[in-house]
Amino acid sequence: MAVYTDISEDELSAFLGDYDAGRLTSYKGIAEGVENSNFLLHTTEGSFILTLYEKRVDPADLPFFLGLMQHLAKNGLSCPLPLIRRDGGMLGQLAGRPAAMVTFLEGMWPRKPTVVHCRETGKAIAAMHLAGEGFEITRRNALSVAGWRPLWDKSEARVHEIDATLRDEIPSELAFLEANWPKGLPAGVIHADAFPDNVFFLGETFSGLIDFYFACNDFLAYDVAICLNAWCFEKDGSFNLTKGMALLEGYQEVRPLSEAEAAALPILARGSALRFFLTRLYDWLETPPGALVVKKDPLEYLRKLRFHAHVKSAADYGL
Ligand SMILES: Nc1ncnc2c1ncn2[C@@H]1O[C@H](COP(=O)(O)OP(=O)(O)OP(=O)(O)O)[C@@H](O)[C@H]1O
Ligand SMILES: N[C@@H](CCO)C(=O)O
Repeated sequence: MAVYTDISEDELSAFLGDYDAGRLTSYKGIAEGVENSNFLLHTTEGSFILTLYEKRVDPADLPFFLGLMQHLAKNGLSCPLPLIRRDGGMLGQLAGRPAAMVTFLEGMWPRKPTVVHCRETGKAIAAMHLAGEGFEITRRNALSVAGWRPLWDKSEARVHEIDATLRDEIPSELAFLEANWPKGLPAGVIHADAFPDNVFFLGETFSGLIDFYFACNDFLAYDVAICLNAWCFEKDGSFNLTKGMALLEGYQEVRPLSEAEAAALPILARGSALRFFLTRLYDWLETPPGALVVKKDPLEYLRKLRFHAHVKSAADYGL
């Protein structure tokens, strides 16, 4: 579920009064998502998404996230556009939480990603990288290589609940990645969480990117590596080379990778697999039994990590 904070019709109507977005006709909570409370609103002017930012989002980051969506939309990327309030800002308060409204995006995320979805996602991520140029606010990636060891330290004592051999394997992965992490690759604003549930399509036609709440400044090729992990493995754990090829071709149609970026893909993909393993492991161990959120399987990312550790070059991903 992702409605942590309930709102009343009266509160919501008062909140809407701060916008030029019409009068409320109906609203409902959206069950999907785990980070924030989201509501779908219908007003006399159209449909909107209202997000109440919950405790995992640092309010200091909100100008970056909202400003980024505005910058990307202005530069032609299809993504939610934050609505401007009568006071000129994008952020308000509702039920004691920071809150913002964005435009509603038509489409659905693909439950069974196809080769075409992978190609379109490659193109969309490259388009986002280009559209992000010139965005003036920056946000460090707290979940890049320097952030992984502290995350591991929080879970290490209980990792045997999942697999006791990880006590040795993960520290040696961390040491390898810390010693070999690339330097000086082309950098910019990345999405950092472009999983299938954050990429909308109408059929197989890309309709928009959502959920920029992990976006940050980092190597552009790291975003490509995240997508290879999120889009190109099958349920049985095998890497689908045709999907990898399509995703990379789609990306390069819009923004060609440099030789250095291509050479770094295996280590970036390995690091990205460790990143999602570690956040999922933390959530797995910390989420109380009976909580309504669906926990994501850390072992899926452990298998991906092991796959990347044996990759020789980006040709193994279809480049
Ligand atoms: N602009 C939008 N247009 C249409 N639907 C949206 C929009 N923004 C969010 N949604 C819907 O709300 C759901 C949850 O949104 P989102 O993924 O941003 O939630 P979250 O809790 O912040 O994220 P996470 O995926 O990290 O748990 C989406 O799956 C989608 O159905
Ligand atoms: N996409 C992340 C969750 C954070 O949005 C994962 O699958 O682990």
